[in-house]
Amino acid sequence: MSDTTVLAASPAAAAGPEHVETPVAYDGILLAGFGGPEGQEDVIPFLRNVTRGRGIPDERLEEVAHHYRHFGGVSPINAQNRALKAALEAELAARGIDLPVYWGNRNWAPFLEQAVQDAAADGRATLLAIATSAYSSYSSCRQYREDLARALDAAEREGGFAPGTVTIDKVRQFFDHPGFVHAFTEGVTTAVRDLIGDGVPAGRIRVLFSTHSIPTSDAQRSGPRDRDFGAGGAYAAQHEAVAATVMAQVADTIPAAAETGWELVYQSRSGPPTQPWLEPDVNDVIGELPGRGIEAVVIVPLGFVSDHMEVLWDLDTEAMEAAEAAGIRAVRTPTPGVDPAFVSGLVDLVVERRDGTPAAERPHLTPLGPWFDVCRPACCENIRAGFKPAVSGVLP
Ligand SMILES: CC1=C(CCC(=O)O)c2cc3nc(cc4[nH]c(cc5[nH]c(cc1n2)c(C)c5CCC(=O)O)c(CCC(=O)O)c4C)C(CCC(=O)O)=C3C
Ligand SMILES: [Fe+2]
Repeated sequence: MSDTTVLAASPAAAAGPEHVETPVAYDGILLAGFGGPEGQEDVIPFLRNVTRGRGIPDERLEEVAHHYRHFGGVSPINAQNRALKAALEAELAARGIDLPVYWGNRNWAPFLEQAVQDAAADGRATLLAIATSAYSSYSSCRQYREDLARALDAAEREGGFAPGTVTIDKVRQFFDHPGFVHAFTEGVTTAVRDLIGDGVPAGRIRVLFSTHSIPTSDAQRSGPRDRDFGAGGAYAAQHEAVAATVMAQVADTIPAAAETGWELVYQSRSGPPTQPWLEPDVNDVIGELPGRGIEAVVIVPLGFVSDHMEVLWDLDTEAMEAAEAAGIRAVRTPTPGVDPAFVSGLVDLVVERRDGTPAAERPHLTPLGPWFDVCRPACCENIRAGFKPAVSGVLP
């Protein structure tokens, strides 16, 4: 399948360089998750899928398997996506919107391939995808679009659907949508209020907004190529902008929080030590906080949609241990999960895309938004992975 056929199959294929696409009568929603193992025997096959195409030996995969092994080989992520699917269905029904939700994952069962085939078999062929990933980068945007293209290709080959009969678009990156940001602001507000109530001065609290580290080469290529977002690309710029918004909202409710300092930190680094990834690491920063006079740290999982393994292990286990070793109090705030504001925000994103709502009317909390409906040429490209077909993009 060539890139041209995939893109031509999309209702958005005629897109110009505008932010907003023309209305499309979608007949189904495709919830695209990361996927996670559901038992010890799933762990290595799951990790082979995550690292597919990179030829990493099983012995090396076993080294990164330890946090899954620790939790019985089960990631909570699939249960969280089942709950999100049910919450979306309830919200759609409450609003009288007749769109079934199909759920599939990039890396583990139920797979996106099956979800696309199920939708097509039900006669739902004009699909709008929602990925459980809010920001721009190869791993958080383009890789979902590539895996959706692969699923579409499989549906055509295995399900016998003629090319072009099934199409997939994707809602815009929602990092600064109020529905996504809501749970973070609530969490930081509660944490800061409680700490101040316990006698910790606002100026001795530090808020660490944590997100997944990525190779700096991916970060520099995140977002559209023709705009300059600074050293960390659109990925870092989006996180910085959302974090600043959250802190401003917190200070609106708790004026003393204007004295509370914050910064963006990174977690879950992998890859060879020779390859530069975004820094600083959350645990390194926590270790330095006592020396800066900090008594309590608020850890905000800003890069994540639910309390999956990257949150349970890297933050609730490792970062909490780092805080204990540093002798400071630590609170980890909630992810959006099935927060009603998040769920209704996702439905709002579906409706605005279906209706072609003008950009000026689209909710967004940072000057970077509202993000593009359709990715620009070369958006979030990955020079390590090379070129792969992707849905919901425009050709150069
Ligand atoms: C930006 C980003 C997000 C956020 C966006 C989003 O949410 O999609 C994210 C989410 C997640 N990452 C996850 C798990 C893993 N990520 C890995 C590896 C990698 N992630 C990367 C980036 C990201 N990852 C990168 C650049 C790599 C290096 C390998 C490569 O170059 O591609 C590996 C391989 C082992 C290792 O290398 O550590 C695993 C097992 C899980 C599932 C958790 C669960 O099971 O509950 C989730 C939600
Ligand atoms: Fe990851």
